Amino acid sequence: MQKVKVGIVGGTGYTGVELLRILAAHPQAEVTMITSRSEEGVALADMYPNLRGHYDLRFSVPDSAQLKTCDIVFFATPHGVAMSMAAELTDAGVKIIDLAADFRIENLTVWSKWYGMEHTEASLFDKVAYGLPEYYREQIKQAQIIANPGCYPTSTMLGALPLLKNNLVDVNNIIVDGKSGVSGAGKGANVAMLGAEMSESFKAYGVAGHRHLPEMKEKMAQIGGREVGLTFVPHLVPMIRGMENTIYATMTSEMSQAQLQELYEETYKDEPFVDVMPAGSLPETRMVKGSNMCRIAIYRPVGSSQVVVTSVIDNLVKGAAGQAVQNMNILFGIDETMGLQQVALLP
Ligand SMILES: NC(=O)C1=CN([C@@H]2O[C@H](COP(=O)(O)OP(=O)(O)OC[C@H]3O[C@@H](n4cnc5c(N)ncnc54)[C@H](OP(=O)(O)O)[C@@H]3O)[C@@H](O)[C@H]2O)C=CC1
Ligand SMILES: CC(=O)N[C@@H](CCC(=O)OP(=O)(O)O)C(=O)O
Repeated sequence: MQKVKVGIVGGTGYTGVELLRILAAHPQAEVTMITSRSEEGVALADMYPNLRGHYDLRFSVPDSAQLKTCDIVFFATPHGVAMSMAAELTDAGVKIIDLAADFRIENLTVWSKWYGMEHTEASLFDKVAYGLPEYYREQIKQAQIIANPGCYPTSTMLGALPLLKNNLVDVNNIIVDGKSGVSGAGKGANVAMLGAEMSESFKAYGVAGHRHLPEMKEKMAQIGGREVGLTFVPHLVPMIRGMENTIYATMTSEMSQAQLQELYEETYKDEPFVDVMPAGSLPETRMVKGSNMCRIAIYRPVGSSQVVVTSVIDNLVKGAAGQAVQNMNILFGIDETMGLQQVALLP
């Protein structure tokens, strides 16, 4: 089989370099173009020395004629950029994976409200699939544009959807307590992300409303079949990579801890990137650092009608670049785990 020719728009950010790290070890993919307007002409390895010896490429400015020579283009760019090039590229037969949010939310009135811009490409939505393979695999196989999910939605939905799909909880009041490492804010993040500002400190943000909330609500309703009342509070924790979401809901079923454990194990038994931890254990972010795994635990706290699920991912891998490569593999009929078998870094 010929290698898949890959273009990356926006190669200088954290998700761009993470795509490059993963694709360097992918036997069926070849990165042929990578763009940056600010770093035009700079060799990849000069900017990211971890890539020395892996690529003989330089950043070039985004050029649609050249991008059309690729089989697939990843957009590791701010919101709004993929939308501006998607029609031209898909007309030329190129597949697209957007790591930003341009195609994540189908209700475009909601999208515009949260992203503060008009959506100009409503007509492309019949080519789009939401790139959470564990729940949208069949749609992904048929799609030309993949909306790679946000990091908080990936971890939260993998943790919560078995409860919603099986109608086990009160959907009016689900609470998601999210925590992310600072790389989630991107390389161009502001002074609040400096070591001296965020180290030895811990804070909530986006309490009044975070843009991942409407994404989760729309997809949870699609999969679970009912509107969900969701409170989502993200927190910034002083670590570089990693994300943990703790999900709280009230049971409407009598299922025991052991039955829930069995349900989760059964739900994800064939999923290569979801690990339901053994009963009584808890996942930590370092158990997934650098890997495409999501690890989950489920608990029924003693004497309570609550159920608590904890879910961890690496925000840059299963939360962004790793999931994007997983989606590429599905789109091209490649083994879904190809290039994604990195074991987490410990310690
Ligand atoms: N960091 C994370 O954990 C996650 C990030 N994401 C999303 O992935 C996307 C990329 O994130 P991240 O890697 O952190 O991003 P950065 O903001 O660090 O990098 C953005 C990249 O996009 C390029 N770029 C910016 N504007 C344009 C434009 N108008 N046209 C073409 N290229 C442009 C920049 O290069 P230049 O300006 O030189 O062209 C740069 O290479 C974002 O949408 C982010 O929200 C998704 C999930 C998780
Ligand atoms: C710590 C931090 O700031 N995290 C980012 C979310 C990560 C991300 O980039 O999400 P998108 O894919 O939707 O852009 C935030 O809360 O805005």
